[in-house]
Formats: sequence, C-alpha cells, structure tokens
Amino acid sequence: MTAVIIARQLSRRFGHTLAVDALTLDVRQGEIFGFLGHNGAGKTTTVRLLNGLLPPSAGQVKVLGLDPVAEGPALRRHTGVLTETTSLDERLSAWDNLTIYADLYAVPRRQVRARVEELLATFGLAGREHERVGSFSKGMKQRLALARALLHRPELLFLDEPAAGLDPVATRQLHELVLHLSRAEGCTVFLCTHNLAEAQKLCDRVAVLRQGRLLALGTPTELARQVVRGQRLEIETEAEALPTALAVLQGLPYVAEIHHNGDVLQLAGVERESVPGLVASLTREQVPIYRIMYQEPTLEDVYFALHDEAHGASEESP
Ligand SMILES: Nc1ncnc2c1ncn2[C@@H]1O[C@H](COP(=O)(O)OP(=O)(O)OP(=O)(O)O)[C@@H](O)[C@H]1O
Repeated sequence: MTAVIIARQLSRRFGHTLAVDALTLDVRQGEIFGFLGHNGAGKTTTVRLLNGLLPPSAGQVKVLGLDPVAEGPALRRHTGVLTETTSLDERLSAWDNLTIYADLYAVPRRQVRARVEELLATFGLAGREHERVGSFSKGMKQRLALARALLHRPELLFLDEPAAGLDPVATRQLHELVLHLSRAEGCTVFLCTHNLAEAQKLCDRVAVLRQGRLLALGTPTELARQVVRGQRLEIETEAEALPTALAVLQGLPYVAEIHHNGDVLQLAGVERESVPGLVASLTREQVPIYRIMYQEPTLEDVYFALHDEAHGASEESP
C-alpha cells in the first residue's frame, strides 16, 4: 500500500525542549491513523511539521510525495486541517467563512455554491448559513471548521481533537463521517486524540507518543498483544464440576488468580497463548464448558501499560 506520510528521524526543537524526537513512521493511503499522547507529547508540533507550517530541526519527511517546507503551498492544496482552535472568523457568517476558504483553496468558482451547500447540509448547518459564527454553539463551530477543512476534498485530513466540545450525537455523526471519508472516499485521516475509546473505534493503526518519542505503533489489537500480558478469562461450567475445575486450574502455573461466582470462573493473568492448553486440561478432567470469554485488552489498557513502562524506564535511567 502507498505511504502518504513518510517521516524519518524527524525532530523539532524549541530551545531546550525536544518537542518531536527522531520520529520515524509511515502512514498508508486511506487509513485512519491515530496519534496518541499526553498533553505536550508533541502531537500538534508533528501535525505542523507534516503540513509544512514548521520546519524540522532534523530528519526527513515527505507528505503526498512532497517536501512540506519547500512545497508547502502545493501540499496544502491537498491536505485539510482541523486544529484545536477552529480559527473561524466569528464576525462573518458560516457561508462567508466557507466561501472565503473556497477561494484560498482554489475551488473552481462554478463549483463553490454546490460544494458549500452540500457541506452545510452534511454538517447540519443548512438554514443557519447566514448567521454570524460568533453566535454559534461550540459544536456548531466545530462542525463548520470541519466542513471548511473538507471544502477542497483533501486527500489527507489532519484532525486535532475533532470531538472536543461535541455532544454524544454530534460525536457519533463525526465518527461516521470520518469512517465514510476513509472507507468510501479513500481519504487518509491523521487523528490526534486523547480519547482512547474514539481511537479504538476509528483507527486502523495508532502511534503512541511520549515526550516527543514514539513508544509504540501498530493496530490496537497488535499493541494489546505486545504490550499487555495476561488478561481476564471467564469460563462458565456447572456447580458440580467446580471442585474439579478449581483443582485443575490451581495446578496450572500460568494462572495467577482464580475467583468464582456461582458456576462462573474468573481467571486473571492468563496469556492468550495459554488458553488452548487450559481448555484442554479442563476437558481432560470432564469439566463441562458452556461459555468461555477471553477479554482482549483495550487501547486504554495498552496506553497506560506503555506509559507505566516508559515512566519506570525513565525513573531507572540516571
Ligand atoms: N512554538 C513553541 N514554542 C516553544 N515551545 C513549544 C512551541 N510549540 C510547542 N512547544 C512545546 O513542545 C512540546 C510539545 O507541544 P505540542 O503542542 O506539540 O504537544 P501536544 O501533544 O499537541 O499537546 P496537547 O495534547 O496539549 O495539545 C511542549 O513541551 C510545548 O510546550
């Protein structure tokens, strides 16, 4: 698959702060790529580097085959950006905010009206286009800013906390739209978010950043398997088989904890690879199994495990 973003050892320093530290990653065409990290991890700086709004201190980067700094204006004709601050002109109407940008993005004149009307309808702002943006709610402003970022049908969309300030209904609509852009229109989405459930739901792959450095990169499932060891397993058997089941499980060295609630056994610390052997041991002793559920770690488990690991490592280093 084609890489839309190729960054190699990309760094950016502000005085003594290394905001982005030797970042190496590829983002593939059409994927939703999550960029996660605490406040100050370097997410916004990375977006600015990738969009040519900031020159790197070191390293190489190509976005859509272009050098973001040397070919910034050409690149930005193909990218859309929704930043944390929507930077809309609050004195102007929604219509004017969009049409002014249509000019800047060189949307052909005869297409502007139809495109603006289409976006206003998509974002639930039809009928409000002549009101001043200053009178809009936070969610309406966020939707308008997103509409503006999409005016010129960008191939690559940078979203910085897009759901900030949106209510649950608007958040769900936004998620559906992001999925539609990626799946139906082939738009690549680079999504900076603190919302781990959002990232888990939307992202094909995620990168986790800490103090400018990449801690991990992969699909949420890959990361869960690499980073979080031993999760919860629930097994439903029957009451008469419980003593045998407990005896079998207590004899397995890889089961860290056993609880039971009625005829449901709850095990902790079991690694995924051990599950088939565990099931075989129970069935060998005629323990009936009616239901078995292995709870995959969530992206939230991964995120905190990575940060705990990195925190431990930085405390150990002199
Ligand atoms: N223009 C600047 N001048 C000086 N330092 C900066 C500048 N921009 C960012 N930094 C510093 O670089 C580091 C990374 O900031 P950045 O805004 O990229 O983080 P972030 O991950 O986007 O944070 P947040 O989630 O809070 O938006 C921080 O220490 C920040 O103070």
